[in-house]
Amino acid sequence: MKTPQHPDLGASLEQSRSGLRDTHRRSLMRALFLVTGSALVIFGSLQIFNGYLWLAAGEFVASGVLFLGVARINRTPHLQGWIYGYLVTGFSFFLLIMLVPDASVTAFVWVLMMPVLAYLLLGKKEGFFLSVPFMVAGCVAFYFHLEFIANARSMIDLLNMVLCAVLMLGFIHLYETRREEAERKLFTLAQTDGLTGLSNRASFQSILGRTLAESKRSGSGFALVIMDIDYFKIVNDTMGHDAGDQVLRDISRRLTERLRTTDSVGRLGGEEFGLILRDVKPEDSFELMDELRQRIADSELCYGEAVIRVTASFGIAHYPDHGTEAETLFRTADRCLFSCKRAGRNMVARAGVSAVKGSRIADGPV
Ligand SMILES: Nc1nc2c(ncn2[C@@H]2O[C@H](COP(=O)(O)OP(=O)(O)OP(=O)(O)O)[C@@H](O)[C@H]2O)c(=O)[nH]1
Repeated sequence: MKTPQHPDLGASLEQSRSGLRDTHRRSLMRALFLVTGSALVIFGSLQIFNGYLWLAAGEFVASGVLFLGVARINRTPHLQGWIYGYLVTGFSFFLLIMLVPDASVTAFVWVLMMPVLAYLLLGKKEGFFLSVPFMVAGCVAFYFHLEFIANARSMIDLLNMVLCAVLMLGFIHLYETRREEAERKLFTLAQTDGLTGLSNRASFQSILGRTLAESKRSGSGFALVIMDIDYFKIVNDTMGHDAGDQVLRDISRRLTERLRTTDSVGRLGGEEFGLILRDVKPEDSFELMDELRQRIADSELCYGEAVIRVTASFGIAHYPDHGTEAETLFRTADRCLFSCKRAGRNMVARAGVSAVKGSRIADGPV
């Protein structure tokens, strides 16, 4: 069975794998630029009093760049570049202040902040590979700061530092792993119809939006089909809701079985389904849907002792022949479907062509 892809889900998961979403990463970067830029002005001024003029100059220059970042980060197309630039420079700077001969012991707390920032801004994989080397370097710098391990006290200090760093990395790694899993589940739930496993209406509409944009760029056509099971209410009323649900699942399976992996299927609601057939000629889509109609009409679903048979009607609209916007295509396909229902059901109708039921021809919409 070929299951049509859900590009929406894929795009969202890509985002969820790189830490926070783009909008949140931009907000976080802006806040970080503001806080670190302001802090560097204060630190730079204090370094002048300490006599480290070169360090003060570096801090003032860095704060200038950070304030520039505040103004640009919301619009830049190079967000990842800014993030790497900020983290690599920031982490290198932390290392530098740890290596200053009479560095304050508080400078080393930044080692613990490294995985938090890297994981939030880059996600699990890139965050791990960026933060670990800097954390190791920070711990080594701390070892030298303690002037090697001269006594039990410095051994305790070093162990405290290493243990905290390892635990911090472990916790944030675990947290990010769980967050990614939870977000993946949430996306699947938000985009999938729970009964059939197909894309739900909202997800189908966004797939249609993307298909339209792609087709406008490439000049290729596609077909939008709306399919509705005939007299479905009777199945529910005579066999029960559970039997109705089974019919819906069975029809969904038949739809996805017959279509190509590049095509998309969604449940639009109730007993109505939407199909997007990519790179297909109008006459081919008509034939394909008529074959599908026949398959459904010929199939039998065993429900306990009973055998359920249903038929379905199909309305087809083509891009660009019958519309270049989603709304127009939906409306046209819907009108075709309605003409099938009016003409007796178990039919396929394409805009401008008659509805067909086996050998019987009924009037289709224009
Ligand atoms: N079992 C089940 N039934 C559903 C579900 N969603 C909607 N329905 C039922 O689908 C039926 C749709 O009935 P109608 O809109 O009258 O359509 P129909 O009986 O198929 O008639 P036509 O479309 O005109 O051929 C209603 O009985 C709904 O309760 C569902 O998820 N499961």
